[in-house]
Amino acid sequence: MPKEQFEMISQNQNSFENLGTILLDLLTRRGKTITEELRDALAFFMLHLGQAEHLGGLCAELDATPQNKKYAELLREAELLTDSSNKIADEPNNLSVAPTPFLLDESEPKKLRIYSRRNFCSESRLAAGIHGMCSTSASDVNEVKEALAQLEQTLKNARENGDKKAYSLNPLQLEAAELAVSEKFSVICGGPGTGKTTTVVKFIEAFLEIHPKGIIQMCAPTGKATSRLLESVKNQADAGPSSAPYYPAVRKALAEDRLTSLTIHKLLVTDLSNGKRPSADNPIEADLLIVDESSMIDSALALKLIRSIDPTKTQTVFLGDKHQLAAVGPGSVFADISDNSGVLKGHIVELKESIRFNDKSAIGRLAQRMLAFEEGREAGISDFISEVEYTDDQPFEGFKDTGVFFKSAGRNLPLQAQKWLEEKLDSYCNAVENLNLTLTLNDKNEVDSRSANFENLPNDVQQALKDVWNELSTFRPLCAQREGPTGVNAVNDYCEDFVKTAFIVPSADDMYNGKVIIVRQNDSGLGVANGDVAVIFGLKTADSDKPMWYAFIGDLKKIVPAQLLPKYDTAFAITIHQSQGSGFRDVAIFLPTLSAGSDAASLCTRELLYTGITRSEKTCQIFGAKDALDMSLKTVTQRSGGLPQRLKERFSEQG
Ligand SMILES: Nc1ncnc2c1ncn2[C@@H]1O[C@H](COP(=O)(O)OP(=O)(O)OP(=O)(O)O)[C@@H](O)[C@H]1O
Repeated sequence: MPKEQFEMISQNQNSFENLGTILLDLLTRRGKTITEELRDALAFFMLHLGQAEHLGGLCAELDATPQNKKYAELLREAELLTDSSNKIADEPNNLSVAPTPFLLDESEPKKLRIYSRRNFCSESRLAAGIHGMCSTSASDVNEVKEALAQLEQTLKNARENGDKKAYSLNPLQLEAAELAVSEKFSVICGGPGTGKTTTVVKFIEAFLEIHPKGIIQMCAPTGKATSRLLESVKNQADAGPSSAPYYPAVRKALAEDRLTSLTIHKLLVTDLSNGKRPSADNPIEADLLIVDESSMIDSALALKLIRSIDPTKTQTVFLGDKHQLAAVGPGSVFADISDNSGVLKGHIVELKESIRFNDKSAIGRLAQRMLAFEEGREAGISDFISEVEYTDDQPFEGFKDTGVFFKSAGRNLPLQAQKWLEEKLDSYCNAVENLNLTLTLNDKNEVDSRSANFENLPNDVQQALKDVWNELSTFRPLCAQREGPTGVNAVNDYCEDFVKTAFIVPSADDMYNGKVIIVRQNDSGLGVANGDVAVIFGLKTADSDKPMWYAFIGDLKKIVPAQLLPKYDTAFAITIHQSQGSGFRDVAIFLPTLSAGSDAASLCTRELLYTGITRSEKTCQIFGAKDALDMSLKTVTQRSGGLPQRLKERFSEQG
């Protein structure tokens, strides 16, 4: 292997390097001759596998050059590698198939894909699970379609009679709803505000009209996304006059707890009615399963979820935006299953028109132009950027809906970024001011004795907390990086200083009213999960001036004594990765700071930028250097994997 390539790849330290050494040791102990070439071949594949793992891929994807093929052959001769076969996926412990640690997939011309056995098996099982769901027909299709048509007619009539909140689906939404009615496995993808939830609510209403006792399970990868989905469904279901609501069946199911929303993790560990956890033998008990924010699901979680679905019983709809960041864990499942050019074509509808961000909204135009850029049509992204750019030669007259400040970060945050933060933190501090809470001793005892239940707090305290939460939900600085002058740590330090100064809190104090935190660990006993955001507040009693500190998790309407919290970080600002699944009225994006020796360039990707921009519900400002924005617009990352290929094999083998 060329020396430079070896050095380039070996910068990524990972588990595969150790594995290579272990395997050589094993071969020696088995009495095999280890040639220099075999050593080279093993090092080469381990380093490529390690690099793929580092980038979230499932396999090493290489050109089928004579040299690479020769290396693969050497591994095959050493019984470290076999050709891939779906039989292995069905029977991973089948001893008639040599249990080699690696598998070679040569099914695509000019490509070699090397997998660890585990990754190949899970990819194949995922394909088998999806194929199983696609091969089962939905029941009562015509009846549900008829109910959907009737609902559409009711809404059309109501609109004609002057109810502006009543609207019928646009043609693509209708196509998506009808797809969900007709298939056991369907994928509805679309950008922010394209009507994914609206489409699904109408489908659920029609489904429940025909199956009045139906159980609808909604789920999403994070707590925030789960509560946002439930909130959105509840809001939409509220439409219509109280005497004749438009979504009576959805309302009834919500009231009877037959329409609930859980994180996927929770769903998979919550006991079923038979006391067992969901699995292939004890599938999830739902007639409809709605999976939101699917782009955040990594391949291991997707496999667990899909294996726990009984396709003969449950109809599943995956919702998501394929242009967003892929999951933190490996794989690009949603991008693969929403690929319209593959075998799942008939199971996918892409909603293209954003209703929330029409062409008049700058964010909508920016997001659309970014996507057009992706399709190879430049579509004026540079013109658009220059339209919203703030230049030094124009007097600053306040923030527009969308704006770009090009300033290379020095040691401090750019001045305009400080200005934006100050504006937002000022309003936030006004709400925090009311958190100076003193309880009567009785109230305090009540709170303590009922394990710190939000509902047990006096009404004025509950209200003060809700107000702070609402204010916090209106804005969020989102950073690409953790470190550096515009990283999440620096922005948090700035915000923390601001709030502490406003309330004259000694800088050494860790706890203070209005501190924002993000939980970094699950704690099932406390009922908090990694990613939950909370506001810290102190409760004093008349007999003591020293407050007891609590964390208020607004999304869950829950309070937790701060001393019981698992690991957490300050979170006035969060990373763009952490913001997935959330939405805020005003967003500021801090681009990566490109500097020598940092790996910030790897964060300059279009998915990251697009995910940040689309967290915004109304306004979005971008701070950073022009080269970081240019690089982000031009760089699309692709994870290595072969799920489309595995699906193709399944569908061609079994129809
Ligand atoms: N066909 C339509 N006609 C009019 N308004 C619509 C239509 N479809 C959706 N809307 C409205 O557009 C807004 C966005 O819809 P919705 O929340 O369903 O989109 P979404 O794709 O689920 O958004 P998100 O990306 O935030 O999850 C809502 O206010 C909804 O009421």
